[in-house]
Amino acid sequence: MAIPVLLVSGFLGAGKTTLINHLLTQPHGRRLAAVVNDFGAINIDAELLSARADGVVALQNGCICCSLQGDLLRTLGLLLRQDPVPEGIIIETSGVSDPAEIVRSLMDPVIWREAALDAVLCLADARALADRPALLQDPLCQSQLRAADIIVLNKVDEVSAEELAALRPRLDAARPGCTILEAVQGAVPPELFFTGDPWRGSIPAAPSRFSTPRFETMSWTSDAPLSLPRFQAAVSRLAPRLVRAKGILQFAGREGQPMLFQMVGQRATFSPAPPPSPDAAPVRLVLIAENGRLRPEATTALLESCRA
Ligand SMILES: Nc1nc2c(ncn2[C@@H]2O[C@H](COP(=O)(O)OP(=O)(O)OP(=O)(O)O)[C@@H](O)[C@H]2O)c(=O)[nH]1
Repeated sequence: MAIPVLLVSGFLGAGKTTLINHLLTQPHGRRLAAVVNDFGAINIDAELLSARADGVVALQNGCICCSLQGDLLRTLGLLLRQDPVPEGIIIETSGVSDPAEIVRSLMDPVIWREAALDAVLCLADARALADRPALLQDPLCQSQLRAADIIVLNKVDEVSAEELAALRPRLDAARPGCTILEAVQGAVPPELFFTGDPWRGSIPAAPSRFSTPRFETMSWTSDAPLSLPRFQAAVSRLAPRLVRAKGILQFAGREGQPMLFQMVGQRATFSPAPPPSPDAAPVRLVLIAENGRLRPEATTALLESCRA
């Protein structure tokens, strides 16, 4: 299955490197690889690093890091040849680049088969936006926001509650409908990204629900295949309330061709998935939303109506 790629863009100095450090060092147990602009800024204790000959640096937790070597595709090739292969790749775009170009190159079908774009994050600096409202009119900031599936409003420790309350509608107007996460020191919940290979059991076998202080999650399974048009309609209804969805699906008329479904913000993708293990339900879906937005009973009823 393709390795999920997280693209991290954002305004200059908004906290991209800080967020990547956070994701690399959380105890999520995943072997992540990061491609960063400024290697020196990866502020990980020296004793946790061990240099390797090919310009890739390994952390003791199995994550690796490298700076852009030649072009992005060549660097991705280098990461894909690592042994073991990373389970997720984070790419930092420079604060002065338009992520749309990188998104376009990642959409190349040959790349997609091996490294599939999972989500585009855009970091916005809450302090800078409160001080300089005109930043949102800057063409580069606008293109970074337009490409985003999730906006991380970082440095909220530097603004007052009133300033924060005023910022959210402005970001919402700049990128309507986009999920906005508030963060300090780029501390976004790793469970929103690289949610894992469903075949490793991260999707429970039975419907269940759990909550963290900020997010609630529910899972849903079905023994029957789904109707593709009904599922697509259900997803468009659910999308505004979800931050993340992921699952293995089977559609009527295409039995035996399981699909991996991924949604981050408003980006939804399908790709072929390996055959399920015989003891797993053929349809398994996990939904993540900010607390209070999931409405599990109504959501379950909507999903049940998708059965073919
Ligand atoms: N107060 C505060 N400072 C932060 C926060 N997040 C990051 N910083 C600081 O902001 C500065 C810039 O952070 P970086 O992570 O280097 O930002 P960047 O987006 O990678 O920067 P460029 O690559 O130069 O565009 C650093 O000094 C960080 O320590 C935060 O939430 N609050």
